[in-house]
Amino acid sequence: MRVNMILDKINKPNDIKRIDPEEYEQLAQEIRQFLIDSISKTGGHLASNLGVVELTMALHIVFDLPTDKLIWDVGHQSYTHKILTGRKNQFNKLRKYGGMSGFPKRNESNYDAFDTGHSSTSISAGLGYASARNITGEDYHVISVIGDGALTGGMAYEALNNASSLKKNFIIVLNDNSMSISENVGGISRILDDVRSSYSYYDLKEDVKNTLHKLPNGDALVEKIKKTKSNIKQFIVPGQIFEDMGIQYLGPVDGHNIHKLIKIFNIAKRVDSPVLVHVVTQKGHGYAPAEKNPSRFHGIGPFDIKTGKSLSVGKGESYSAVFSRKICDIAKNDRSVVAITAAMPDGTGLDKFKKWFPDRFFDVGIAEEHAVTFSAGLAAGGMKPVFAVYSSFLQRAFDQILHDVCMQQLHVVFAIDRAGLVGSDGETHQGIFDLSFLSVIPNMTIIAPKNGWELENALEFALEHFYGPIAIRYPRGCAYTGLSEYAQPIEYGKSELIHEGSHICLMAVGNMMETALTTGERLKEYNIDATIVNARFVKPIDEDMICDIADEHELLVTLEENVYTGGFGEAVSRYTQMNGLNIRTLGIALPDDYIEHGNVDILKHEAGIDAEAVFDRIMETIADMKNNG
Ligand SMILES: Cc1ncc(C[n+]2csc(CCOP(=O)(O)OP(=O)(O)O)c2C)c(N)n1
Ligand SMILES: CC(=O)[C@@H](O)[C@H](O)COP(=O)(O)O
Ligand SMILES: [Mg+2]
Repeated sequence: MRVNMILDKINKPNDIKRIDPEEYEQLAQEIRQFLIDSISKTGGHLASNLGVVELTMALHIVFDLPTDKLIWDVGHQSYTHKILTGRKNQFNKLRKYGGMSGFPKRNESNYDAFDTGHSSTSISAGLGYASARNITGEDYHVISVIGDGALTGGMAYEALNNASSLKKNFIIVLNDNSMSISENVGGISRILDDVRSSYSYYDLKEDVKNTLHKLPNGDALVEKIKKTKSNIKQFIVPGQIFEDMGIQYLGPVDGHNIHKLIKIFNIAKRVDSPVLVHVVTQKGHGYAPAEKNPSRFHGIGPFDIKTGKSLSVGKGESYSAVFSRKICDIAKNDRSVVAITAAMPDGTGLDKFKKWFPDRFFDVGIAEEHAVTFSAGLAAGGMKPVFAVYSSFLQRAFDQILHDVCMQQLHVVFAIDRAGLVGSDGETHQGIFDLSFLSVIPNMTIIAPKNGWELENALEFALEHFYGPIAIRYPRGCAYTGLSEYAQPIEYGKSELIHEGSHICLMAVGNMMETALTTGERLKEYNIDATIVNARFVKPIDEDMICDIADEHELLVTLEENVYTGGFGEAVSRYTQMNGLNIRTLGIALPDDYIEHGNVDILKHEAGIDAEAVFDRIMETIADMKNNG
């Protein structure tokens, strides 16, 4: 029989304000159980969310949302916030097409003050809100919640530096669980470790003062410390680094003690300047498998609650795993190969490289801009750096790629994972712009392998037979194993003929080769024997091949999982027009838009780039060509 649950009383925003404080702990437990139950079915970001249950409850109790503005960094930890703002019943469709997003979305709820997904933006956005508030004369609080991992990102420091001049209240909550997706890295992380281990918790700061007061001459000692700003201040104020920047520091406080959290947020509210509240939490708190292995439960598919074991069936080796294996193979024989990640060693497959070649592995934190310029420096110093990075996270390093790598024509290899639609993370994470933003940069070369073998060959080509900036882009998920008989080694700028037909040519980029093959089969049913070409190079385009195709065909269809604007199809079409080639082009690509979350097959269909949609568009084009002579 189901007992009455306190969570049943949480149905609309601010219901938590009516809960008896004695029931807070019970409610926290019920929220945790709810998260475990529902994420075990849908998948999602579990460990981070389990860690912030009490923190989120306390923020909702102390602050007046949505008048006060609460901004979540990355936003993957906003599930309790969603529960507390009337979205509990939408968890069955979490990250599904048409369902609730896994990140804060202003168009989903007015309790979501700012859209996030990429890291280290919350302090900038919060400071913007606070500055707008000061100008308009409104009266509300702004609270940015940033994790210790997100605090490794450069933007966070740019924002802190800027925030120090603010004269009014702005609350930064540092949710410190000593983890990024993997273990956190770097100097700031070490400082936080020291704070955590030397100060049991916030009360101790007061305790130290009290203890000093009790000593003979204690009062004088406390006064002296206050006046001299001596190093002993460090002993009393653990967040010295923030205080020195003009940002008040409160903490550290136990992030699983809701009553202490409420107390400290009430103090933070009254501070007349930027204030950082250092909250110590445990990633995965309350669920043993996630506490034990927070990285695995950071983002997870459906799993068995009892054992914590994944319920997803492996369908083959992923592109990330192929990359992982190949870079290690090459690095065994070539000591100049070094690998760089921006806090994604597991997701990119560099975890293996880290184990085998620790001296040549660099996790720079969530710092893609730095990672690119750091790679440029490594290349200038004679190394062969491979920066493995998700497509959407590389967006923020545009100038570093242009100014620091390509302008100097340095030999940096970009291994661009998650290129194309990624699915449930949605619009912030779809890797659908890389072909466009990389194509405009002079000196850049771009390869998109058609299958796992070609990814291996592309990496070998990039590291051993090429000098200069080069990007290899491949999608999330299983590596395609088809077309294994087409294994001509990669030659600079050259595409690969897969099948010679007539009238129509399908020229596909990377994983769109599978779609091209299926479309080709479908066209055969209508007696159309289409030529099929693997583009391989997106930059430079294979001009000779395009001229040959134009001589022999009437329609050239380009296929890519990237927006059309600035992509492969646009480049090919421009080339045919500028050179007066007698061929019509049809660009199959994504629209000039952001693509929401959901199953990739559904998204491809909706965007008009799956085999069915491609076939329809080709038939329409053929009809149009016939009608217009
Ligand atoms: C620009 C960017 N790079 C990488 C990521 C991938 N990413 C998502 S969460 C995360 C770790 C964040 O750690 P932290 O802020 O401490 O939050 P926690 O997961 O520990 O709660 C990373 C690296 C991202 N979202 N954005
Ligand atoms: C929140 C975030 O940015 C990451 O956790 C991301 O969701 C990982 O994506 P993958 O599951 O594709 O590794
Ligand atoms: Mg963390």
